[in-house]
Amino acid sequence: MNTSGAVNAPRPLDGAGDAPTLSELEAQAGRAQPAFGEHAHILCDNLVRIYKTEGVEVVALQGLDLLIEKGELIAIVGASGSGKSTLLNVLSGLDVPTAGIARVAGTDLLAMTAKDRLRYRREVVGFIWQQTARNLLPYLTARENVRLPMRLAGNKARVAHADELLDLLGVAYCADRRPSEMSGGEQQRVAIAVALANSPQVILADEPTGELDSDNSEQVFAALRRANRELGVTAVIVTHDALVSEQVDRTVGIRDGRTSSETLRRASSDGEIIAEEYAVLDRVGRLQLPRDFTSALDMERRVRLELERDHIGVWPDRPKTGEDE
Ligand SMILES: Nc1ncnc2c1ncn2[C@@H]1O[C@H](COP(=O)(O)OP(=O)(O)OP(=O)(O)O)[C@@H](O)[C@H]1O
Repeated sequence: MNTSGAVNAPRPLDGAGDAPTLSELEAQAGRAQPAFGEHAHILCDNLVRIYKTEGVEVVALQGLDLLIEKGELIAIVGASGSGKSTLLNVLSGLDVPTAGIARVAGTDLLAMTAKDRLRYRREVVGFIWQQTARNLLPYLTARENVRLPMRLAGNKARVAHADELLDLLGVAYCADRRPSEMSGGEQQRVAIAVALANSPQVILADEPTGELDSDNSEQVFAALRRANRELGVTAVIVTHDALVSEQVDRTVGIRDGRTSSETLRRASSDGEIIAEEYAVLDRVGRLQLPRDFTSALDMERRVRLELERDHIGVWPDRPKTGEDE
């Protein structure tokens, strides 16, 4: 009970003289809270992409949230049709989302002019596609392929820089060969050099090992990892390849156009890699439970929740039994 009779009277601050004035309090309240993902290198906030074909709407991304830090190397996995390529097309500036926020290295992808888009695609991001033929021009050598984007961006197409990149990716010996004179894995490693030609901040790869055998896949993934570690470039790889998804620090699972799970890998004190899977909680508290968990317990329309001291219990919708305790 307040016995002072001075209800809501400003309270003097300990040893600080006067209490804050109304205008100070207003200024404090108005001070911007850090926005969602303000410091992320890649930010997707409630991203929506709806395709309309012949009157039919397909919602490929339905409010996807994703934050990626500068210098991260992450894999994106998900069933066919879950929205992985749609997401990569948005991040690469090839496609424009229907709604939401998409920002890469400070560039707002929904507010770009045609000129901004061209500059963004030439200088901020580099991409590697699954089809080796889509990455390289067949009548140019590896070195010429790497120098081409430098020329197109108006940069100096230095032979030495092209050769350094080919060397970093372990394909210096292919510099004078045309794509038809290289294996699929060599072509993909040259494609990474092409993607890195203008020193982008981010590289995006859509199934870069999809057409390769396991030896070549391993070499291509090692090259991507080297680019990430040595050049500090943020790398996002869409993949079905367990060899890739099980070796990155973070794997993001997409289901029905939303991020649904994340697997984080870290080394234990004895050097063993420990992988832990997490469900993703979105900004309004929605949680997607893995389908194999819900079907194992016949969870369908609703579940019973109980808040415990350090966790939340989730039970099927049926009367409580002693076993639930
Ligand atoms: N241009 C388009 N027009 C209409 N629908 C599209 C288009 N592109 C993709 N879709 C639809 O959007 C959804 C997501 O497709 P997307 O290609 O992003 O999936 P994905 O996860 O990359 O699949 P996959 O692993 O098979 O490549 C699918 O239902 C797909 O049919």
